Amino acid sequence: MIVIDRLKKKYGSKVALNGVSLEVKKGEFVSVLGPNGAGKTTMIRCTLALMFPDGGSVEILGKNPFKDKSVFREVGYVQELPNLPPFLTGRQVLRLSAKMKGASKDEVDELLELVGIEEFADRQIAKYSKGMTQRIAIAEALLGNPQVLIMDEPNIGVDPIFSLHIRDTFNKLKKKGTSILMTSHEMEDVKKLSDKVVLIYRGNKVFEGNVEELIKKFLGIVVVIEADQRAEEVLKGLDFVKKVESDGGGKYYVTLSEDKREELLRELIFQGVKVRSYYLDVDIEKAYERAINNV
Ligand SMILES: Nc1ncnc2c1ncn2[C@@H]1O[C@H](COP(=O)(O)OP(=O)(O)OP(=O)(O)O)[C@@H](O)[C@H]1O
Repeated sequence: MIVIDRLKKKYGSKVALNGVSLEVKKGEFVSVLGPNGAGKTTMIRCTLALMFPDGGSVEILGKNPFKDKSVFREVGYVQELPNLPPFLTGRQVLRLSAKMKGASKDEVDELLELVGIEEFADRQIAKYSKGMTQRIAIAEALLGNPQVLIMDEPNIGVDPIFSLHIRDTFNKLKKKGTSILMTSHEMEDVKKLSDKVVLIYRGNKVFEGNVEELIKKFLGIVVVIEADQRAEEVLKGLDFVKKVESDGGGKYYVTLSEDKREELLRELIFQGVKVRSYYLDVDIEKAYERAINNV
């Protein structure tokens, strides 16, 4: 659906992208992470043919977007800090866009409802909050039911309730086969939505894999166990346990040298330890921070 192949871009002598490749398949949600200035927006702009790369190629739905603009009928785009006409209302912005995309007025109303903005639909964009503007930008991108959705930090300024609600929408779109590429600094969204995460650092791709792989690679396999205090002694006696940290209140953070989660639980139960809870630590924020500090 989207194939980005060895994309390169320089601004003067500053290398913004140094041969980044990635692929988004049908129905896949791919998140691009990286610190400020990593090259994420540059990659998105080159992908959407808004800017010529210095090298590499892009394909969307099998077409070259630089040569075949018809492909954009099937692409919804949420740009970073959307720049919507301030004197139009949210509804007018969507109706105008609907006309250009051949979408109906009914679809506009449905999307206004979907992004929860009907109440403010007839207010001028200039009087919208950041989050409201972002909601209209997302609705606009969804007009015409695109097969491909590309979003550059769509979650800036949106409140947690809307985040939850829109995550649900993205999951439904994925099931319908929409391919979604998103850049974001919102790790909770990344964790809940992504089939694949691509980490860019100083113009280079430094990681590609799913969230669990990201966590395993940069955080290790950490199991959080709530159990009685005999657990500590049992844990420390196991050769595949690398480190045991206790919070002093019956909670243990156990780093494993290999994925032997089942053996660990079996051993604790076999030794008569009362285990109250047992789960994998999936702290994506911590994993991301370690990843950035390690490259
Ligand atoms: N128009 C431009 N002219 C010169 N340099 C630019 C231009 N746009 C971006 N850059 C530089 O290119 C690099 C990549 O910028 P880019 O905006 O792609 O990063 P980003 O990962 O999207 O960052 P952020 O998370 O802050 O949005 C940065 O060093 C930035 O300063």
